[in-house]
Amino acid sequence: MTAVIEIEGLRKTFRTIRRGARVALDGFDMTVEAGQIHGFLGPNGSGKTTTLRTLLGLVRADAGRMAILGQPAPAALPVVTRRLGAIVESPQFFGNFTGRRTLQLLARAGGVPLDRVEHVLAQVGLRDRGEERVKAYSLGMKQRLAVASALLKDPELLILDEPANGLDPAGIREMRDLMRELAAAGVTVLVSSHILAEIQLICDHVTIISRGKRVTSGPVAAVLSGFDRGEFRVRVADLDHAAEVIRTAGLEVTVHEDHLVVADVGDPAWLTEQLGQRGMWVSELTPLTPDLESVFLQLTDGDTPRQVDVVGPPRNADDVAIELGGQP
Ligand SMILES: Nc1ncnc2c1ncn2[C@@H]1O[C@H](COP(=O)(O)OP(=O)(O)OP(=O)(O)O)[C@@H](O)[C@H]1O
Repeated sequence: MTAVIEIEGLRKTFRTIRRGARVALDGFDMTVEAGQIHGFLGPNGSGKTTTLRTLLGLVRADAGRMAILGQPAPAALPVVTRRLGAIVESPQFFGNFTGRRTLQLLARAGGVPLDRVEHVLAQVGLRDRGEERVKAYSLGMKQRLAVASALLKDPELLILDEPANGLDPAGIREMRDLMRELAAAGVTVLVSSHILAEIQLICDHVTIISRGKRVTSGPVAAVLSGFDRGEFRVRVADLDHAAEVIRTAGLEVTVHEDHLVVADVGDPAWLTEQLGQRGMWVSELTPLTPDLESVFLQLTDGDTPRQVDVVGPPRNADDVAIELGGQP
C-alpha cells in the first residue's frame, strides 16, 4: 500500500489577543493509504479543519511532518496540486451562472480540457440539471457542484471537509453514493465529518481525533472490534434472579429496566442452558456489537481522552493490535 497522506507530530497553537493561546493540534498523526475512503472524525473544535487547512498550506504548522502523494507538504504542494482535489471551505459560486457554465469557467481557468465538464457533471449526477442556475440549486446540489469542481482535474486524492454538513438524509445518501463511486473509480477519499453513522456506512478506514490528538485509527471493522466486549442483551421474566445466576457463574451483568446486559459471553448457548435449567426461559438474546458512535463517545468524552493507537500499518481486523493507556 502507498501512503497518499502522511502526518506525523503535527502541532498548531493559535494565538489571539482576546482568547490567548489555543492548542488546536497537539502532536497529531494520520496515515491515509491509496484506495481508502478514510473518515476523519472528531467532535467540534477537535482540530479536523485545522489539520486539513495545514495539510493544504492554508495554515502554517508550528511543528510536524506532512506528505501528500509522497511529496513533502506544504513545500511540494505546487507539484502535487494537479493530482489533488479539495473542498475545505464551502466554495461560493455565482448564483446567476448555470452549473455547467460554472464548471466551464473553472476548467478554462485551471487549464483543464472542456470535455471534463460533461464527465464530472455526470459523475456527480448533475448532467440533467447542468443548465439550471446555481441559485436554484438545493444545498445538496451545490455540494455536488463543489465536488464536481474538485474533480475537474481528475484527482487521485479528494479531500472533503464535512461534505454532508447541512444536508437532509436524501442529500447525505447521494453524497455517500457519490463517494463510493469515486472510490470504485480509484480515487482515494479523505472525508471529515461528525456524522458517525454516515462515516460507518461510507468509509473503510477511520481516524478519530480529540483535542488535537489522534485517539484511534485503523480499518473501521478493526476499530469497532477493539471495543467489542462480547456483550449480549438478555430478556427473561425474572431479571434479578437471572442476574444472580449469571453473576454466580462468573460473568459481569448489569440489570436494566426490562433486560440484562451480560459481558464476555463466549458461548450464548451456555447462557440459555444455565437459565433454562433453573426454569428461566430466555425471550431475547441479542449480541450488542459496538457502533462507531459508541466508540467515538467512549474515546472523546470527558476531560482526558484515552489514547488508543493502532500499532503498525493496519490491514484487517485480525492483525490490528490496539493499546489502551493514558495520554502521553
Ligand atoms: N483561525 C483561528 N484562530 C483561533 N483559533 C482557531 C482558529 N482556527 C481554529 N481555531 C481553534 O482551534 C481549535 C480546533 O478548531 P478546528 O476548526 O480545527 O476544529 P474542527 O474539528 O474542524 O471543528 P468543527 O467540527 O467545529 O469544524 C478550536 O478550539 C478552534 O476554536
